[in-house]
Amino acid sequence: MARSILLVEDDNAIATVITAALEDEGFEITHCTSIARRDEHVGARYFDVMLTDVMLEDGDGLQSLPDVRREAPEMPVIVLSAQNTLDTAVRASDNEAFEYFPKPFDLDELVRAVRQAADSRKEVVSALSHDAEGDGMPLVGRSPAMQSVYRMITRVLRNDLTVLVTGESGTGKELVAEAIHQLGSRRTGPFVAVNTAAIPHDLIESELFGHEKGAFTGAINQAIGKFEQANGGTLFLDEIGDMPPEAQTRLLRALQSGRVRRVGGRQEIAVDVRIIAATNRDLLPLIEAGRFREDLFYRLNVVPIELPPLRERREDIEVLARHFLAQAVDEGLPPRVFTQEAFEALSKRHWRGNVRELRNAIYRLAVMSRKDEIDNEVLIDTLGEERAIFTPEDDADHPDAGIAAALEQWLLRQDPPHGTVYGGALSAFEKPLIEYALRQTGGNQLRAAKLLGINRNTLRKRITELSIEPDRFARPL
Ligand SMILES: Nc1ncnc2c1ncn2[C@@H]1O[C@H](COP(=O)(O)OP(=O)(O)OP(=O)(O)O)[C@@H](O)[C@H]1O
Repeated sequence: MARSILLVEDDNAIATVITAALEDEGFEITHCTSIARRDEHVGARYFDVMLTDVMLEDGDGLQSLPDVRREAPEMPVIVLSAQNTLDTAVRASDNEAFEYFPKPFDLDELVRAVRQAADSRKEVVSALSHDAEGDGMPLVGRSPAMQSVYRMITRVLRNDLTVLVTGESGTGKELVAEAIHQLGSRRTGPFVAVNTAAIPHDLIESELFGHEKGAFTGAINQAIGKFEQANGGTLFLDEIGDMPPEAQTRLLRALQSGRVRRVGGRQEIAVDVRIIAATNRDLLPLIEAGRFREDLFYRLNVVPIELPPLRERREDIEVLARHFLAQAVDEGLPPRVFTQEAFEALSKRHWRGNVRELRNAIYRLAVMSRKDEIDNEVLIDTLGEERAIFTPEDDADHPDAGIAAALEQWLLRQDPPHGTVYGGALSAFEKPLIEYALRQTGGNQLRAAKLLGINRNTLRKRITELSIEPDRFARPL
């Protein structure tokens, strides 16, 4: 298919020359002479590249470029101008013009730039929205909901704006962060991910900002924090809603100043890091309850990207399933095909664990099926009937609703083998409980045992069995 160019130029002689040269190269040209017509065209259809003059019959083509950006954020724009001032060039680059050509320009050079711009656009768009047959790029799905996500992603590729990705667990928040990093201007730098929920609260600051030797018990050596590790690249802060208050304050300071101070250190170190934060919790109630700083929220929520749950984009389920089947083959599992009926059954399931649960299910089917063809019967044999367990949606007022929801997430993620569910689940809940008690008591086992109401020896035994390190909970000096 010919690639399409929108040419906005009110000098008809120049327009004729450019049109002829680009048509020779196989491009399809739409020509208009005003901002008003330009906006109609951009609103109505897709163009690979736009070429625009600055002084147009109804105004300044650059000044109104943000409107074009809103409509077609990823479309490269090449600016042609007779006003060869620094100001025009700077304004062109402020508007993220792909290239700027002062008139008179070399026609061959212009054609080369258009070709390059069209190629770059194709790369980004297809990289983001390829389907199961595509190769290598992470995000799969063509539902309108995912298209909006892709559009948001393309808006942040050429800048360092802070992004806040929200969505239920397993919807692909980390994958979005990786895609922004890989496709954006920081791709040659490091991508460092930190899961705030997985780090004991009193270690978060040292994990993020590093510490100096002797800053607290256990700080045997100096350590570099994730901020410094991500220098020149992207820092992905997952589960930001779980961050304790002191770490929030420190994070806010780092974001405001672009500098970090290691725990126990005096020196401020400049860091050049793009922040992408994510949360599967609604931060607004946490802000209202005083558990999340409002000013930090606004700092992080510069560009919000919301990932819809899988059940709200069911049309993506089949293409995702095909993608995971192909991925499973790449990883050495036997090739399988689904009957259409099985795809339909998959599409009707609830997928509370979102894409992660779907992925696990497809892998399980690929491994467990005795036949190459997966039909409805294999599906139910392997995945069971729709799992119906208590969820907060069923009874949000129940005092244990949160625990049931956490248990469900644990079951979906771990998918524990038959016969190990009881022991596995109890351990999974017992460990954070004991860690909570140790944290409360600064690592004092006697007091922790009293708080829990269990025997001190039982606590000691469980600490060993669950591989808990009580020293980690000793209070900083
Ligand atoms: N659109 C997608 N296309 C392909 N794979 C996806 C997509 N979304 C998610 N996945 C896959 O699903 C799994 C879960 O995704 P990811 O870890 O990014 O979710 P998350 O929202 O960050 O989850 P959590 O909140 O639990 O950390 C990963 O294996 C990821 O590769």
